[in-house]
Amino acid sequence: MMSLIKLVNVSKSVKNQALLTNVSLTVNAGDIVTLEGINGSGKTLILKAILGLIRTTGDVLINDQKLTVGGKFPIRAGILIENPSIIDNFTAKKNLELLARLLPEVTDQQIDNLLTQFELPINDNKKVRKFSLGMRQKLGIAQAVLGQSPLIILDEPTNALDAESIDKLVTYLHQLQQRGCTFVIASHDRDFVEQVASRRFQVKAGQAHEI
Ligand SMILES: Nc1ncnc2c1ncn2[C@@H]1O[C@H](COP(=O)(O)OP(=O)(O)OP(=O)(O)O)[C@@H](O)[C@H]1O
Repeated sequence: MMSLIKLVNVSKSVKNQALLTNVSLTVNAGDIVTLEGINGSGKTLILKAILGLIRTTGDVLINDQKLTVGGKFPIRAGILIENPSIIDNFTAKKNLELLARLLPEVTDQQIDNLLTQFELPINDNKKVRKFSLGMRQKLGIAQAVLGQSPLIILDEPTNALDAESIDKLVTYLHQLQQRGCTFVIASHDRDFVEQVASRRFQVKAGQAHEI
């Protein structure tokens, strides 16, 4: 079977320091793959390698196509990594509308549904700069899932979310999985990972092992 993502012996070092060492993993369509590990273990670097955002040795294959840094990413991907691309001076809705212009067939109704899903303001003029950390995080996740791309990459999605919001997120990600989205999620939130993952990898000192 063809895998959506295949990493073969992906390594990265900076100034003779090994940051990733022979990371090999596959992600199949419909998987919710999680990367667990302590701070600095290499989770974010693996996400960046998957997206072709950093130079590595070894191979990254997306739909069996070899990825090149600077080349076009072969499939559409929704991404939440580090600082989400949020414009502080706009409302949540305006931020999603802007992003929707880049995506095919996203309707106003879908944007409103997402705002409702993440309990973000729909009809008031509250700008993102007045948001709480959790609200900002939810908007970042909403941006990543907007348009239901075939691949969705989330780095620490539960950061700043309360327990109830995390439960709601788990249910929602499973719904998206049913609709055909595939996820790779880095998280050190074990409860969340145990609920959401279909396959789990432990990342330790730049190496990844399935658990
Ligand atoms: N450009 C770089 N140059 C040097 N070291 C880097 C670079 N990028 C990342 N690192 C180092 O690589 C290691 C892995 O970083 P990474 O961001 O992948 O960790 P992480 O597992 O996502 O951690 P966290 O849970 O804190 O987000 C860290 O020690 C980090 O300092």
